[in-house]
Amino acid sequence: MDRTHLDLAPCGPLRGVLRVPGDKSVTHRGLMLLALAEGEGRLFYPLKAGDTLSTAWVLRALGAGIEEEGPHFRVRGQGLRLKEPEDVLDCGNAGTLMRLILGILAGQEGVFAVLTGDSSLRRRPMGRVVEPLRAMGAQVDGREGGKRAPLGVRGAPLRGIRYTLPVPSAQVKSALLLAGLFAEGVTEVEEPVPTRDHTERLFRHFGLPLRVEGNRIRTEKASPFPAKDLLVPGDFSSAAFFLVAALIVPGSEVVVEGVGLNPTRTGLLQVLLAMGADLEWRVLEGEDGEPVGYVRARYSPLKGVSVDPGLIPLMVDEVPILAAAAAWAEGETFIPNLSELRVKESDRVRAIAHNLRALGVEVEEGPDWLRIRGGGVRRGEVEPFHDHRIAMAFAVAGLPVGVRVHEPEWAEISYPGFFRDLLGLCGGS
Ligand SMILES: O=C(O)C1=C[C@@H](OP(=O)(O)O)[C@@H](O)[C@H](O)C1
Ligand SMILES: C=C(OP(=O)(O)O)C(=O)O
Repeated sequence: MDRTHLDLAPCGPLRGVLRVPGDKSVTHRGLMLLALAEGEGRLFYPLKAGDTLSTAWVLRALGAGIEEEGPHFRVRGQGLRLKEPEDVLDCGNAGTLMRLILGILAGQEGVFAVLTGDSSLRRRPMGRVVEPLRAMGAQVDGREGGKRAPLGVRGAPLRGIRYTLPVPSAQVKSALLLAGLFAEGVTEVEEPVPTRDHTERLFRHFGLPLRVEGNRIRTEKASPFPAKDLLVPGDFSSAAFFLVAALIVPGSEVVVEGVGLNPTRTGLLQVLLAMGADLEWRVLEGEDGEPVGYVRARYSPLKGVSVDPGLIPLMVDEVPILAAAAAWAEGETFIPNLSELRVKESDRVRAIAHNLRALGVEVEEGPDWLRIRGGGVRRGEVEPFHDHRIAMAFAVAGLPVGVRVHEPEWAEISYPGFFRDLLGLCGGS
């Protein structure tokens, strides 16, 4: 079959005000918690894209009623008790879905389910959730002894554990906290470095048991809880592409409104500021537990920096777009602490290095670091490696000079309409 591609002409100054689609992490979690609640609740402005539509599909197969209401979802919960699915549950490309739903299914006593996904998801490490869930009493098996999907799970009585995360992962933390809602006793997760805290904020929103003391997060067995409407903020990870596009195309000024500014997600802003970016942002409201506001970005000559390794977990999905900014900066940018990027939808360290080279940028790739020699890119062809963030980041990297993006449809995993929105700003008034 012929591969698709999209040719983007050099983009004039980006100008305008934009809202990006709903936050992917909050949409996954909002759907799951509403499916476990009693009664009906609405999820306002959720993300409707490949990954989160997989979540809606899986939850329907587990008995939840999920209907579209214009841009929103109306969810009828099952009250902590999900139904046994009739068929295999296809998690598509979504790591967050597979890991979090495993935590929920582990505690559904007697319910049997099989989880699978696309070839990318079947390669990704699942032992990181399966092992601690087994320590709680979960009955899970799968390929390579449960390290990879397909995974089979039969819900069993669970008991709380204390667990220190060996890798910084909000997905592992969340899977254990969700399992903790079904476990006897206390479940405690300790995270050596902070990761996104949407699950904790949503537990509070729904009145679920939660205690946070420093870097220890505790929950315990939940009683049935009522559904409650939830507003999903714009996804900062999607906004990041437009912010960097504005920073690298001369004459640009872009404002992204209604975007989530949870500090566990916005590490990229700190790095871009250190690179000399003209950025301004403000939290205007805290909607249902998540800070929401605007970010303004103006074209700025950027300079290379050495990125603080501690910031990486707070910008784990923004490293590809940071690499695009680094390619346009003067001097060298060093990005450390990238081992987790090797196990995302693609090996993102490799994918970044490949695409930078394809655009004529000098780059050195270490086991868990990248060194990027900036100075601008030349016209070339970029390859998404079946990875939405790579497709969008390298479309932006090539924007000032024009670029061919192969298989641009990968963007639809987290941002349907990305290219329409991007081109809408190019040369806008
Ligand atoms: O919890 C989440 O919603 C996510 C956590 C991160 O993954 P890890 O937990 O593997 O770091 C991130 O990369 C992913 O896009 C979404
Ligand atoms: C890593 C990502 O998602 P997931 O792990 O849910 O596939 C991402 O969206 O960049």
